Amino acid sequence: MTEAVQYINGQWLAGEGDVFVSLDPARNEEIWQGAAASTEQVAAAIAAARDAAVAWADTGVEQRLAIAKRYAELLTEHKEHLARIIARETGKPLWETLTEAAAMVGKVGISEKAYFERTGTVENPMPGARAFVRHKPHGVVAVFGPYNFPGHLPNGHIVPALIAGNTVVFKPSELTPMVAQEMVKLWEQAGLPAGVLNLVQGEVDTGKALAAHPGIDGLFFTGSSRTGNLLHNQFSGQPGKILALEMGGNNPLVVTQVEDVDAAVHTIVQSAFITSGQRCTCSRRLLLPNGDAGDRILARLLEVTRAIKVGVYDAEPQPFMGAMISQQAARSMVAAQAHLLALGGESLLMLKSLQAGTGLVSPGIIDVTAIAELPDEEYFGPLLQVIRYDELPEALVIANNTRYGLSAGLLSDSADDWDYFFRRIRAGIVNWNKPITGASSAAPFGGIGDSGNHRASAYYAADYCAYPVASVEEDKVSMPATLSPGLTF
Ligand SMILES: NC(=O)C1=CN([C@@H]2O[C@H](COP(=O)(O)OP(=O)(O)OC[C@H]3O[C@@H](n4cnc5c(N)ncnc54)[C@H](O)[C@@H]3O)[C@@H](O)[C@H]2O)C=CC1
Ligand SMILES: O=C(O)CCC(=O)N[C@@H](CCC(=O)O)C(=O)O
Repeated sequence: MTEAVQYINGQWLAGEGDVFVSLDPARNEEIWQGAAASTEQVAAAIAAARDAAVAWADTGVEQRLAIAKRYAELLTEHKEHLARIIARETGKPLWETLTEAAAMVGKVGISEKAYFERTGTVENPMPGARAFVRHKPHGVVAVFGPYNFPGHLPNGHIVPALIAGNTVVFKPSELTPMVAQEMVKLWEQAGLPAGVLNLVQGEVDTGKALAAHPGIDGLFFTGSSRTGNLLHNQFSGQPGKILALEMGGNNPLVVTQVEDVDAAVHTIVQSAFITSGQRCTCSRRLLLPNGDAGDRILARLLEVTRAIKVGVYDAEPQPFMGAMISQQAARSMVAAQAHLLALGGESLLMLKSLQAGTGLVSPGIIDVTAIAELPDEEYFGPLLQVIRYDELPEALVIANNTRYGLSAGLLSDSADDWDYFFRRIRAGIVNWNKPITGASSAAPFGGIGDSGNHRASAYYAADYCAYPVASVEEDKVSMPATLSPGLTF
């Protein structure tokens, strides 16, 4: 008998599929085991969500919000516990996972505000009648989460979806099942009725079964561009289904002239190496000017990056970078670096695997200026590519030379440079003299190109959680003051 890791129609059940495990990537220890949901269990979760959908939509937003607020209280009560579970399962240091747990709490208040502001009810003046714009939930939505923020990012779809009156079937990353389970338990404790939120755990096959099921009305996805593109293809020819894709980026950070070198380097480090480079918003490409100013920044960046503390999530004092999500992820970064070196890159600081069997790696910096055909890939880890340039217009061409368009930044003391940069750069998050990671939940969050499908999340998640309904209303049917030509009464 395996553990009850599936939550379907208010019941915790053992999966009927293959057993899979979750590892602590810093210690290479198994910390969770469970069996995947079978195709039949995925169908049962969708059926449960369908059965619960009408009653949940009818419940009224105030009552739905009361449950969401109770969930936020429970999250606050269990913040330390949740932060520890996120840290164990992802390898992220505790200081950082505490901020993830806090963002999850904050999501409820922000989603409430966004619900009323973006999808509330509006009455417009109209002679002889009343005109309304109201919003309705889609019905049953599937939510897919990534491993890098296993609480905060699926939470960013689930909270607004539930507030808007949808019911949900949640498929977390197979690398972070324990976080998902803890999160759903808190919703259960908060008093969510059976069937309103269902959890189906498993690997890719579980995801495929959920995404392909005709019973879902929409799918909200945060994950890789590869999977997002597959889903986009799968949803083609189904215009009636809402698909929100939040995907990766190959994000540029451009430096022009800055007086405070340390401040610039700190902003670069926060942009490139936080979460061991495993944020979709992380800077992958650093564009530095040729000449002394660029050389000074690079020298200091190498010095500071060499000294970054990497370690186990609960080490004291705390490391800046924890382990990557897995040994395989660490290996893939070593391989990415080798590939760029083979193409003609010059290593300035080697990214190295620090302990066999774990996801612990040191940050790397590689000069890729000499690579004529630089791969437009998201290397999802702590490897920063440096590109040297002469003039700002050239930097903009390089920065925009990507199929993605998630985040981008400029470090510069010049307002004119910022003005030029902002007008030319193509991305959904564009910052000046601030890290390009750490986006606010109170703003829209999404990218263009292969970073998404124009369904921004965070504050604008409210938009994809409900559809607008326009109504013209009068208490009794009445004759118009004038008749159309050709009509006789
Ligand atoms: N734009 C954004 O808001 C964010 C984007 N990301 C991106 O997510 C990626 C890292 O997350 P991962 O967990 O590796 O993403 P992933 O794409 O491998 O997995 C995401 C989810 O999709 C499921 N899945 C995978 N293949 C599937 C298939 N063929 N059919 C149905 N479901 C499938 C997985 O089981 C998981 O639940 C990075 O590329 C990162 O840039 C991460 C965080 C935020
Ligand atoms: O979704 C939100 O509430 C805001 C977006 C957000 O939190 N972004 C984070 C993490 C996204 C990632 O995984 O990279 C960020 O910008 O650092």
